[in-house]
Amino acid sequence: MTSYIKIPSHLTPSDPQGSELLARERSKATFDVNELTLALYGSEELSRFKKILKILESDPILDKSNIYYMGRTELFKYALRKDKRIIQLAATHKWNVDEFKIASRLVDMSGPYSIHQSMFLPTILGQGTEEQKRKFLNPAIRHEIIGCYAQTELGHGSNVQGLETTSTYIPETDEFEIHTPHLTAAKWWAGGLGRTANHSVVMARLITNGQDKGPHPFIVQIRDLTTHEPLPGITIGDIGPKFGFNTTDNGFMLFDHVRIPRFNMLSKFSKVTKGTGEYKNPPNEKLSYGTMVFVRSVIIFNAGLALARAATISVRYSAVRRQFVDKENPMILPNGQVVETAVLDYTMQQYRLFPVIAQAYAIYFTGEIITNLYKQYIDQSSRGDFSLLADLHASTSGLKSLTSDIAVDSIEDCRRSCGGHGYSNFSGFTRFYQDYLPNTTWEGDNYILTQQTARYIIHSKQQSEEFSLRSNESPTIFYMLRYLSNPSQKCTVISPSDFKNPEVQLAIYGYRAAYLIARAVDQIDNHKKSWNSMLVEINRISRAHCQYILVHNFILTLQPQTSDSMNEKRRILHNSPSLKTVLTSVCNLFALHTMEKNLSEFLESGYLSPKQSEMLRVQISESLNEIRPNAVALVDAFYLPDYLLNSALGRYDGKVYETMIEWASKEPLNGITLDINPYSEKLFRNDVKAKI
Ligand SMILES: CC/C=C\C/C=C\C/C=C\C/C=C\C/C=C\C/C=C\C=C\C(=O)SCCNC(=O)CCNC(=O)[C@H](O)C(C)(C)COP(=O)(O)OP(=O)(O)OC[C@H]1O[C@@H](n2cnc3c(N)ncnc32)[C@H](O)[C@@H]1OP(=O)(O)O
Ligand SMILES: Cc1cc2nc3c(=O)[nH]c(=O)nc-3n(C[C@H](O)[C@H](O)[C@H](O)COP(=O)(O)OP(=O)(O)OC[C@H]3O[C@@H](n4cnc5c(N)ncnc54)[C@H](O)[C@@H]3O)c2cc1C
Repeated sequence: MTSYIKIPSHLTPSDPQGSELLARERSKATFDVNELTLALYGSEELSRFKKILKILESDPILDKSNIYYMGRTELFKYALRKDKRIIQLAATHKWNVDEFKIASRLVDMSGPYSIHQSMFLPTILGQGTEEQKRKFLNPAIRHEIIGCYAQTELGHGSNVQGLETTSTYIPETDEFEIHTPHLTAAKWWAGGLGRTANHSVVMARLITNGQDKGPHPFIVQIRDLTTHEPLPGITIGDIGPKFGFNTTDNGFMLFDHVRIPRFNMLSKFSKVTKGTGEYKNPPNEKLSYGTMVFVRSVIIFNAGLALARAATISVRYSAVRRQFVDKENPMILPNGQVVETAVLDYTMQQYRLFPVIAQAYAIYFTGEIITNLYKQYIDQSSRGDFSLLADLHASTSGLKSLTSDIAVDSIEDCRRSCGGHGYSNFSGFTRFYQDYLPNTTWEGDNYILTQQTARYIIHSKQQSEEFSLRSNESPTIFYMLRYLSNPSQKCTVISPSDFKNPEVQLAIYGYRAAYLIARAVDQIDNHKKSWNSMLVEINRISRAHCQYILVHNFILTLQPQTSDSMNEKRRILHNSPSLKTVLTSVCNLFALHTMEKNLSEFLESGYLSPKQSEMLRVQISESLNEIRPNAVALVDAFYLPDYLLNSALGRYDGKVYETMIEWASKEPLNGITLDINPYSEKLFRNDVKAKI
């Protein structure tokens, strides 16, 4: 890339250099970073990751050095080019789905084909018959057709039952007629629809024999495969600039009585019979919402990765960044020189950043567990057993909401922890934050989703006689029985270190959740409170329940398991006392810091006393001290390469200042000759200064 300013090459940052500071941090670690990386990824995934990274880093089309200077149209073209390139590389190197996902994650830019891969393919896979898969899935996998997922409309997104687009069965021709009856029925937001897709999953109300059967998925070809023009009766466009996610062409679409064959209704679960139009009910009414359950489970896992990324940038930068000399405890170099203190040594910075490391690990482990639960559900449902669906829907809804909220808040906290440089695009936070942000809205607004979780739990409590039976089918709510059966118990903590006991932590979280649930049920059942009047409480219930799950899963991950049930990753962890020790500190910090952030609810439940809450704060400070020597190593273990981070602040080698000035010298604004005479008619001369 072109530099427009020549930077004097003899200047280096004042000592100590960033690389030296990070090396000192790394030498303090009490555990083997490579071992922890292996325990997170497993050897097979790690070696695939390294192999793919090497290919991407050296590919000129996937070079990221210019992207901070691009505007929307240029960025979109770049995104299309890189999407095409990944597909070509996948073919050349014969990548499977997992390898393709690794490459997409590393290239890290939503693009015109993103929703094809994340929603169009999974919808056909999950909702199509074998015949439909042959017709649509195979060409879609080969990218001969490109699809999008058009569910949301201008007037409705959350209320799926309120969608207005219709798909009416016409027995005479054995077709469906897709139609937009009102402006509010215009499809809106679908990623890839604006300029790219030639097919779409369209969620439309199925009308047959005059009866409205509610929203169902249909495959509709929307553009000509040769001219790429919208097909007759279909109006399509890009919805315009957005807060972020501008590398994807989110679109709108209107249908004017568009006919499609009956075959195009995705019919794995419900069908319309040829000629008679008879409707065959699905085994569970919500199976057509299956793609949302899948994507929510992915969002949970991705929240852990987003937190790991934010923590990596801010922790590394805070180890390099120095401000003021801490007079009581100065930073002294091996040569005896007193230097300014690394901002990572300020306890306030630790209190802001170390919990983010802990959140990343906590959510990563729950992400893995939810991914496995989803696989288990898919396995059971292929044999006609849908018993896990209600629990899976409840837990993915609440966890998607909680984890993406945590990630959004923490990314911004991490950005601010980088001071002024955090505001520069070179921090690596700007597009990352903007593109992450819609995770709190898409696939279900985070506040609305908590109602799904709370409703499931409240129903379970209301049916408490059969609750113990149902809890067998509901692996995520069995804990409540224990606390509901003994509501007057008190927390046993008598000294700060008692808070490190996992049993104590689970009891505190369990009582608080059970208390909130019991109180809400009392309000609804005995005081006839309306659902709407209870929405704030309902949100609290879902969060309390999901925080319990996160703590529970982290503790479970660290507990010894029978070797049969242990996979390679867990075996590495359990065979290494140093890994277990450091992750136990991380787990404690997650449990205790989350408790402190929600202290009023724990106190209100009566289970925790004000005296104990003081001890809690003492123990949190102790946990921060435990983590301090390992902070950089804990983020290094996430193994997020510079190629992904694209951050001057979070570089592995600590060369923050050298990179900041080098990247600034490439700002094209520095290459424009300006006429700053206010009386001159000429504003800019387009000639560019001599290139260096
Ligand atoms: C082959 C693969 C190759 C590569 C893969 C590559 C990448 C990986 C994949 C993913 C990447 C990850 C992230 C990014 C990807 C995509 C994001 C980008 C774009 C975003 C797209 C979108 O946003 S699409 C639109 C999404 N829209 C929504 O989420 C709408 C939200 N609203 C709803 O879901 C529902 O309407 C509601 C849940 C809010 C309310 O439901 P409703 O039916 O209207 O009414 P209720 O009366 O409340 O519910 C009735 C009962 O049904 C139960 N229920 C509801 N929903 C479900 C469900 N989904 N599953 C099961 N059960 C459900 C509900 O609990 C009620 O049950 P009762 O027992 O109480 O009756
Ligand atoms: C970047 C991006 C990409 C997207 N991609 C796609 C895509 O590819 N395909 C697609 O189909 N959709 C897509 N969407 C749409 C997305 O799924 C919806 O915007 C989302 O589900 C929220 O629905 P809504 O916009 O109708 O919000 P609304 O429901 O209108 O929410 C507005 C406010 O009302 C509140 N609210 C609404 N109902 C209730 C209630 N019952 N109780 C309490 N509060 C309530 C909400 O909490 C929120 O604060 C995308 C959205 C974005 C931002």
